[in-house]
Parts: sequence; C-alpha cells; structure tokens
Amino acid sequence: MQPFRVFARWRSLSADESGHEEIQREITQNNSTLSSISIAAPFQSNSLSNRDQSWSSQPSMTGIFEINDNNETVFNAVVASVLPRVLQGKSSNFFAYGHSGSGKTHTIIGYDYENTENLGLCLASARHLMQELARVNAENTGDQLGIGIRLYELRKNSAFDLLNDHCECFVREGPDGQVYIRGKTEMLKDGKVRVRPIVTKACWNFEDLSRELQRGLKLRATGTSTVHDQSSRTHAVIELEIMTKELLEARDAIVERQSELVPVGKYATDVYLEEQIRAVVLDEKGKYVPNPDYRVDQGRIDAAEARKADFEARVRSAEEHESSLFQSISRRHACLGGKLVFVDLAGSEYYDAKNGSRPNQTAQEKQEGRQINTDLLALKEVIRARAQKLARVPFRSSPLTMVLRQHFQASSDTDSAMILTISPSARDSAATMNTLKYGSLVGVAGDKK
Ligand SMILES: Nc1ncnc2c1ncn2[C@@H]1O[C@H](COP(=O)(O)OP(=O)(O)OP(=O)(O)O)[C@@H](O)[C@H]1O
Repeated sequence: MQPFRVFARWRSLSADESGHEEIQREITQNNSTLSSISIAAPFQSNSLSNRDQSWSSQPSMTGIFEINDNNETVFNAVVASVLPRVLQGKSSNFFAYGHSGSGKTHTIIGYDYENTENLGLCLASARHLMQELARVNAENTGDQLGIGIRLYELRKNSAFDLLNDHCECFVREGPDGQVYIRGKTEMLKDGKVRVRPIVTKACWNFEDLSRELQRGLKLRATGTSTVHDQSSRTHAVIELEIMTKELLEARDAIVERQSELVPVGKYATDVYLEEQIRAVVLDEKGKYVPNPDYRVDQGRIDAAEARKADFEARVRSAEEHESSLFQSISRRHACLGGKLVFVDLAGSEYYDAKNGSRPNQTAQEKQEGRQINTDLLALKEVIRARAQKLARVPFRSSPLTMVLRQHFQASSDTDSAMILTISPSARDSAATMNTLKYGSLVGVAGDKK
C-alpha cells in the first residue's frame, strides 16, 4: 500500500474560462494500484517552455477525479474508509494542495452547505461522525459525545484563531519539546492573567458545527483585504476531535492553571535576577565584583521558587486529571480523541523554487512567498521522511510542520492523504504542472529508499 495517498482532482472550467482551451491529459493505470497523469500543453500556451510542453508524472496517484466528480464522490474515495478508525480514537490528516482558484476550499469545505453531495470533505466527515455519535449518545445516558472544532490560519510564525475573533497566537516549542500555539498574555477584568490557546468550540450536532465553521470562515475573509489572493497566502487548518463536555472542561482547567503559573513564574525569575544584580557592583576598572554591602536574600528567592513549584504542581495535577479522565471515558467509548485534521494549504503558485517570486509582488508578499515555499517544501520532506521511516523527521523546518507534528505523530500515513486540486484551463498549465510535480514527489516518496 502507498505510504501516503495522493489524489488529483480536476475542477471544471469556470464561467470566465469558458472557451479556453483545455489541457490535454491522459491517465495510465500502472501495474500497481497507482496511476500516472500525462499532460500535453496546447502549443499556443506561452506559459510553458518547449521543454515543458508534455510531461508525465511517476505512478504516484491513488485516484484521479475528473471534472464531473462531485464532493461526495471525493469524500467516498478519500475519507470514508478512515472514519471507522477515527471512531476507534485514531487520527488522520488531509491536505489540499493547488494554486489559487484551483478548488482547495471547494474540496475541503465546499461552498454549498445545503446539499449533502456538495459538502466538502471536512463537513461531510463531521456529518457522518455526528450521525454515529448521536446513535451512541442515544444508547447511553452518561457521557454525551460531540465534536470539538478548532479553526485557524497560519501565516509565518503566527496562527490566527478564526473561532476567536481572528486573535493572533504564536507557534512556540516548549521546554518539553511539545509545540504550543498560544495568544498574548491577557489581563482579565478581575486582575487574573490568561494565556489563551487556540479555542476549541464544542458542538453537539452537525448544524451547530457547520454554523461555527461558516462563521469562522467569514472571519478569514474579512480579516484580510484582497480576499481571494490573501486566502491563498495562509494555510487554513481545521481540527475535528471527538470529545465530551467533561474532557473539554478538564482541558480548560489546564489552561487556567497554566495561566496562573505565568505571573508566579515571572515573579520568581524577577526576584532571582534582582537579588543577583544587588549582589554585585562595578569596581573602578568597570568589572562586576561582589557587593560587600549586600548579601543575597536566599530566603526571598526560595519563597518565590516554592510558590512557583506549588503552581507547577497545580498544572501537573490538572494534566493528570485530564489524562485519567480521558482514559476512563475512552474505556467506555473507544472513539474519544478520534481526530481528523484538514489543511487547506496556501496557494502552490508560491512554490516555484526554480522561477523565484512572481512579478509585481510587494516586499511583504515576497517575504510571505518565501515562507510559504519553506512550509510547502518542509511538508514534502516530512511526508517523505516518514514514508521512508527515517530516524529523523524534519518537523522543525517550518512553523507549518511544527504545528502539524503532533497530528503526524498521532496518525498513520496510510490513512492520510493529499488532494492535488488542478485547473484544466490551458492558461493555468504551468501552475497545474507544478502542482502535479509536487504531488508526484509526495506520492512516490515511500518508494525512494
Ligand atoms: N471541482 C469543482 N467543481 C466545480 N466548481 C469548482 C470545483 N473546484 C473549484 N470550483 C469553483 O472554483 C472557484 C475557486 O475554487 P476555490 O475557492 O475552492 O479555490 P481555492 O483553491 O481554494 O482558491 P484560494 O487558494 O484562492 O482560496 C470556486 O467558485 C469554486 O466553487
């Protein structure tokens, strides 16, 4: 079986492309279950050099969807088979990769929320999971299972929380090696401090979840100025996790305890530094020497450290409570913690290592373009390293792979997939070919041992 499944999806010509010449394409089913795509660009296309006028991918595609295939067909082929595993508490990741306007959002979320056959992969999955959870909930009177949704867009080192007013959060690796996405430290009205992570909204039925998602996506649009182009300049991440109210509360309690620890930890550091500074003076040669008139108040340092240790213990106790609660609920419901992660990647037009940045870009756009290239290259390398079972997987290479690390580590690659969204318009030949080249490299990664 292919270590990481790659699919390609041709979208139909849009209204303003009607009359455009289409890319000539051919699919070859190889001896394995994998297919390859050959494309021959029309000769009047001036977007390709002669060298690039025809090209064949390696056998790397698990499936290829044609323009008449709707979202339901894609869902059935790509995601439906992993849902039973998610209902066993496992995780899977799905990526949409393609240039701006090629159909990533159409595939991941969909634009028609009313017709089930048009729901994107994320909403269709949520609908199926909610149906299953409703059946389980009806049979038991104790735990009520639902889906926690997180929705954020990633740009450089920041994540913008679309379920929390587009609040900016930062991607950081903690001393424990885990990656955290946290907002700025906020001072609340009651004087308490809070360090917000990305918000998880608990939903108990499909309609609520769909509404939350739509509300968040509107923020994505209004949080930017030139909507279409901007949406391609961020990676949108949607996480769906099966959970209960108690579990969510236990996780909120951890955040609360961690927030309480922040000022206490800072005070302990300040006290230590203050004491060390008072304990030295500058001599006539400008060197720091011990201050004969001051003795470090070790008692003050110890008291601050003891208080910090106390608050650290409170965090650990909240974490232990969450962990034991998780274990006890999952003994009753194996689906707890089952997770699906969908990533609508930034436009692949930025991934053009050979030709560099696009014309007419501002300095900021160029810098963002470079970051997106780094992210997309890093993602390919992570998938390749995992498929080849290398000892070192380069998760730290970019903020995107840092954020996705926990999801990759929790999931099996054979249950994850990338969908390459491609336009059949000859005008987009170069972009389409770049997308196919990238996907082909991802798809054959496991064979290059
Ligand atoms: N397979 C498809 N069938 C029908 N229409 C499609 C398909 N794919 C995309 N479209 C339409 O094409 C347009 C652009 O698609 P979409 O917004 O999904 O592109 P995108 O890749 O997400 O763009 P961006 O990266 O700029 O956000 C939309 O109007 C969408 O409805």
